[in-house]
Amino acid sequence: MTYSSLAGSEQVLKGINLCVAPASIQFLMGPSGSGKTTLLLILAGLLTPTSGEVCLLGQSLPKLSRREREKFRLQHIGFVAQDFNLFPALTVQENLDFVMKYKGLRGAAAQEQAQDLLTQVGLAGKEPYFPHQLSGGQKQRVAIARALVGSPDLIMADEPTASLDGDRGYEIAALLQQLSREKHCTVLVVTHDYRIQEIADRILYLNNGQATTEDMR
Ligand SMILES: Nc1ncnc2c1ncn2[C@@H]1O[C@H](COP(=O)(O)OP(=O)(O)OP(=O)(O)O)[C@@H](O)[C@H]1O
Repeated sequence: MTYSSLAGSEQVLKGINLCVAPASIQFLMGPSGSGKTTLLLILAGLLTPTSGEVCLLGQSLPKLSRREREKFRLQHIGFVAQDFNLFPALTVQENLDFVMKYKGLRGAAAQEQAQDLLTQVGLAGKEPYFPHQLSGGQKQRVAIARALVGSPDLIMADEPTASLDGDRGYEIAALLQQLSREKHCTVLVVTHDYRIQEIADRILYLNNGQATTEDMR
């Protein structure tokens, strides 16, 4: 992948070959500027690589139109961000409802799914709370529940523990691992956080645009 701008061009990823096993946890690690976010954006279909193939769940992403890619993303991928990305003016319940509606899920079944997800992330009873009334770890749990709406096949988590202290970070990582196993969902984690390494099945290290992988199991 090469970025071109007025300042010149920069080859950020060189000959990366990444194959992620279904229902596994894959970490993307590497120093700042090594291309982790670029790789995640490519895998999410948000950025088209200047060369190479991107195949996700059997679908070649560059072959889809922009609209088809958006639909594919909505159907198959859930996102978890470092800073939680919750809507501050909406309650926990409404944060989930919003995504439910966006994904076309309505009615009693949607309500039941929201309730189940909040229970699974340990937040039953927090439905009427606003994000500012929750701890960092609880906010990240809401973000994880929201990412799981509609049972996506893949969760992409960008530095999910970076805003949390050691114990809270580890709890969030353990929750991702537990949910990945229960729901047979693949989890892709961009992280600098070596404290949570033990949940990874495989780690791809990026350095100067090149990758090495380590199997952890
Ligand atoms: N839109 C863009 N246009 C031009 N260059 C870019 C663009 N986005 C990223 N880059 C460059 O690509 C390189 C990799 O950036 P990227 O954000 O993928 O790294 P990263 O590993 O995620 O870094 P960090 O850990 O600091 O978030 C950097 O040198 C950056 O300047």
